[in-house]
Amino acid sequence: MKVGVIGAGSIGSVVATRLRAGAVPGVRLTGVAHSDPADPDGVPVLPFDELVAESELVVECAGQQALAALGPRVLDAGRDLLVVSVGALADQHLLDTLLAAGPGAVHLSTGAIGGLDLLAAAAAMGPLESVEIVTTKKPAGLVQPWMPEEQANRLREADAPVEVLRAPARTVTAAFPASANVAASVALAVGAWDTVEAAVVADPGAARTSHVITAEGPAGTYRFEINNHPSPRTPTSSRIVPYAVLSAIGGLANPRGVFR
Ligand SMILES: NC(=O)C1=CN([C@@H]2O[C@H](COP(=O)(O)OP(=O)(O)OC[C@H]3O[C@@H](n4cnc5c(N)ncnc54)[C@H](OP(=O)(O)O)[C@@H]3O)[C@@H](O)[C@H]2O)C=CC1
Ligand SMILES: O=C([O-])CC(=O)C(=O)O
Repeated sequence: MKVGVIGAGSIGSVVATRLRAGAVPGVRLTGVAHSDPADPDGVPVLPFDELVAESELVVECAGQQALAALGPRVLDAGRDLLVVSVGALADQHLLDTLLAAGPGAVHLSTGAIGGLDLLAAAAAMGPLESVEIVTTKKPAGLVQPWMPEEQANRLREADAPVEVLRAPARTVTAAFPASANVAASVALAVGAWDTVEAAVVADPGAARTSHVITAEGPAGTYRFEINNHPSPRTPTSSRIVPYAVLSAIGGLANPRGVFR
């Protein structure tokens, strides 16, 4: 399978270099599309249209805005798309556009979290009564352009954990586009945006990024606690994410004997 990558930041550069090294059997890297024309780590850089033309699967690792702008073009060209910036799909219009686009198919990366398969199964049995995801990260990466200066300063100077926002998943994932895609992943897994409450906590003592997911419904009660090391390059992203992407690519390229 020929795979192209959009974005060569903390996630895309690892995905591309691992694919180039032959880490996933049956997969060949076509190249990366990114804004800097210099080759990142010796990986070939291709203009977006050429990348799409040469790839069977295109992996978005470039952020929510890039997904909104480029995702429909990948699918309309008949290529499959693996989405990392899942939070962009909180925009119902974009979600509908991507699902209606084609002939390419949309796949979602599990990214920084797990348990989505079990949550989807639990929701299939009957509507969940409550679902919550609490994300805790270091404060620096959580400062957002929409924050009043006073709030941004409070975050920068925090010497104890502060809950920055607690709201429906759709609101939280849009408010933290580089930090709370996972809230959207949980909402998409359970198929109920309004049931999922999300919170973002800034903790100056958080050496690792944590995501605690709890859910309750007719199938049972669930609690997943994930403590990821942050990426040294882009600390808002967990270091595991490119490996989740590689695992998904492996499952698409070699679809036998993989969990679904
Ligand atoms: N689902 C999940 O669990 C997770 C999802 N994410 C998502 O993944 C995204 C990427 O994360 P990460 O790699 O750490 O971020 P980085 O900021 O390290 O890298 C993003 C890269 O994408 C590039 N880029 C932006 N727009 C385009 C475009 N239109 N075409 C090509 N390249 C583009 C940027 O280039 P430049 O800097 O020049 O603009 C940058 O190099 C995050 O923004 C977030 O939305 C992240 C973590 C977990
Ligand atoms: O990488 C993480 O831990 C989560 C993240 O940034 C996101 O969901 O956007």
